[in-house]
Amino acid sequence: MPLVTSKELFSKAYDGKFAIGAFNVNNMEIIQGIVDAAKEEKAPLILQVSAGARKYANPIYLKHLVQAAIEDSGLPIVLHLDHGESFEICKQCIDDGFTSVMIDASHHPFEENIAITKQVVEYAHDRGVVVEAELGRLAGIEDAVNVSAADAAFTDPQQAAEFVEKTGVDSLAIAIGTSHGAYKFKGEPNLDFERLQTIAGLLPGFPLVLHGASTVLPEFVELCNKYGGDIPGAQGVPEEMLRKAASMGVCKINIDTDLRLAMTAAIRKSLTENPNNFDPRKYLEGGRSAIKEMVRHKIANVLGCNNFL
Ligand SMILES: O=C(CO)COP(=O)(O)O
Ligand SMILES: O=C[C@H](O)COP(=O)(O)O
Ligand SMILES: [Zn+2]
Ligand SMILES: [Zn+2]
Repeated sequence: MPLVTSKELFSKAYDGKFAIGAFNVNNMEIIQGIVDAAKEEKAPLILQVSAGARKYANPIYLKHLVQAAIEDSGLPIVLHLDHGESFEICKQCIDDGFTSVMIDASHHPFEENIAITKQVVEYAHDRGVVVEAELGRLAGIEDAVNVSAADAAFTDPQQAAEFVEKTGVDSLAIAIGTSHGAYKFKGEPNLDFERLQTIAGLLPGFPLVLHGASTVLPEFVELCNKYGGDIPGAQGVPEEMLRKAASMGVCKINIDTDLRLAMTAAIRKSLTENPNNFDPRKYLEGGRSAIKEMVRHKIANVLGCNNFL
């Protein structure tokens, strides 16, 4: 099974009212935990690489780790660039064998976002690669961009329809109240489902993408805090809201923070409980297993892309 694009996956997800999980990858244990989970749940995967991940792990290592995951698992896997900030980085990834890229020009004015996205779409489509773009701004921290709550702006539905038509993009990330990181809501969690419904209504059959969609699972926050961590007040998107979004045209759900929390909680616990251990394999193994169980739960109970193959 080679790398695949998300075209067919999204069309099945759209019709079946479920979502494909897009998980951020940064090292071998994270990739293995996610892929082992998908293998057991018979689920397709989008493995996505941010600029930060490329800087941390070296792009060539990540690419070959994902190739190894495909060879080992036989799963349909999309290798996706997350939040590509320029045509140049998208081009680099396309030339390097990625099957999907995100151009995130959402911080530019509307017409400029269209022009940059269009340029990426033309280059990508000529090479059989699909493109995700973003319209509207999420609050929170993305790579080099820290968007304050005041600068965040929800996606305008009419603009979304115009954007898709003018760019020919394959999927679109929208802002309806989610944000990156572990602190998504101050009070009660709340997403603008009315806006989502309007956008989906104007773009029938078109796959939408939800960024900042981690649930910030309380069990992991509690474990982190119990074993020496200090992350009070963390809160994510409730699972019920993700299920609802998946039934309304959201075909790709992005998860990074939940991976980070699961791994950190397990490692903190292992190091605290085994003060004599200095073999990294012992605590990394715990981190990998925690990721695997968390991702299995997401796939089977939240995203609904299990038993897909
Ligand atoms: O959107 C994301 C990656 O692009 C990740 O979102 P979270 O921070 O909610 O996991
Ligand atoms: O969108 C943000 C992702 O969680 C990636 O985060 P990162 O830039 O720290 O790798
Ligand atoms: Zn963005
Ligand atoms: Zn994102």
